[in-house]
Amino acid sequence: MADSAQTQELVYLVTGGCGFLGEHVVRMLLQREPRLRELRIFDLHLGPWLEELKTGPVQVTAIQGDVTQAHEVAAAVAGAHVVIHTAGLVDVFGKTSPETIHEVNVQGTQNVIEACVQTGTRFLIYTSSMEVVGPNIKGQPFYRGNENTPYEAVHRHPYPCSKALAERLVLEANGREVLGGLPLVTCALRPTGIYGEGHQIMRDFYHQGLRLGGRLFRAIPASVEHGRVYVGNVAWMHVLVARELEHRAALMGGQVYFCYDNSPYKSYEDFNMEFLGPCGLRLVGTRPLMPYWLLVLLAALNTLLQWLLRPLMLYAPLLNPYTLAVANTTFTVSTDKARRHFGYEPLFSWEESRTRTIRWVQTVEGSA
Ligand SMILES: NC(=O)C1=CN([C@@H]2O[C@H](COP(=O)(O)OP(=O)(O)OC[C@H]3O[C@@H](n4cnc5c(N)ncnc54)[C@H](O)[C@@H]3O)[C@@H](O)[C@H]2O)C=CC1
Ligand SMILES: C[C@H](CCCC(C)(C)O)[C@H]1CC[C@H]2[C@@H]3[C@H](O)CC4=CC(=O)CC[C@]4(C)[C@H]3CC[C@]12C
Repeated sequence: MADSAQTQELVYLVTGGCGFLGEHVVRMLLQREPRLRELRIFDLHLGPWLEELKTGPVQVTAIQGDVTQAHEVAAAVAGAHVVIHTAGLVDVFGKTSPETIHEVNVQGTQNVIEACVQTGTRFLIYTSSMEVVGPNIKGQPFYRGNENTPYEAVHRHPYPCSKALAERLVLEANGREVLGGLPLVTCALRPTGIYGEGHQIMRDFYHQGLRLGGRLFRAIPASVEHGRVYVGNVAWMHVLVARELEHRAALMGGQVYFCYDNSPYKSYEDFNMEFLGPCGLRLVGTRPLMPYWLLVLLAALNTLLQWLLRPLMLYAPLLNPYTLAVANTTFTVSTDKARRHFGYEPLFSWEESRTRTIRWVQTVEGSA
């Protein structure tokens, strides 16, 4: 990468570049990586917004492709200096089969690694997830933990299983020889629950609240804290890692970093109200309105209904045993590893992240 850096001729590839996080990474790269010559955006579904990016000084190449197809991935990776692999199937609601989740998240990641090795790309950043650590199936809390905090990471659900396997593949690939004889340098970023402009679940909660006459009903105790991070800061961390990976390969190669910022520790529902409140919604109840056992029962019932209705329709509500367990288990991180290793500081303050997200929810309202 050294030659290219001197002539400001870097080629980046972002897989999943049209997703919620991917779009922010793409826009952040265009704003904050002056050495960029070409930005390739690889996604199963290309967004119309890509067109507006094509008029700028950086060559923006949109590639419609599937990470499960090794030849498509190799063609997109060839000649890239850095790959940011955010593409993935984020499904904790049972919309897709476990096999498909594995194929996209694990086999897709293996294809990206092999493409780097075969074509000589040296720097690979993988978007992992806090779910690789937990919450685990025992519902044990992870309170203000960091990358070294001991925790029994035991998963059964296809999504965290796939992210954990893929992350391991990426970390184990660090140091592999790529075409040309140099070593591959990899690292993995583990965001907690991401929020911000484009967040589908926030949109769902907002619409649910509107349907219920401007109210949402508390289901989870306010004392259960959930780690959240603003999408702009997650994107910024990806951009910084990509920039620093070459110069700090010995320190950063093969490492994992939680993605964090100054967003407050709150329950999932109270945190969402930071945005939905100013948009006119109210969270009813200082304590959960339903006993927990009833929620467990409803979640189990939803699983049964999903299975029974599968031949007729897709029934995939927000509440299922897995989402209930995640929402009901404290999982918060407190770490400075990213600051120590590559100088990360959040680009957006909590106030700015909040304002931007509220403004976005208001536009969702306008279009609803
Ligand atoms: N949303 C969240 O709270 C968190 C997300 N993550 C991770 O961040 C990454 C991005 O997630 P989001 O932006 O939230 O999801 P998203 O669903 O908005 O974006 C994923 C993108 O990957 C693309 N994609 C899916 N299958 C593909 C395939 N076979 N080939 C090519 N592209 C494909 C989709 O079209 C989509 O544009 C994922 O890897 C996810 O596991 C990690 C932690 C939290
Ligand atoms: C949908 C859940 C909230 C509904 C709970 C109910 C029905 C009782 O009101 C969400 C609670 C926590 C979310 C997950 C968490 O933020 C961590 C994640 C990380 C990822 O990598 C992917 C997404 C997710 C699993 C996220 C999904 C929605 C929740 C389970």
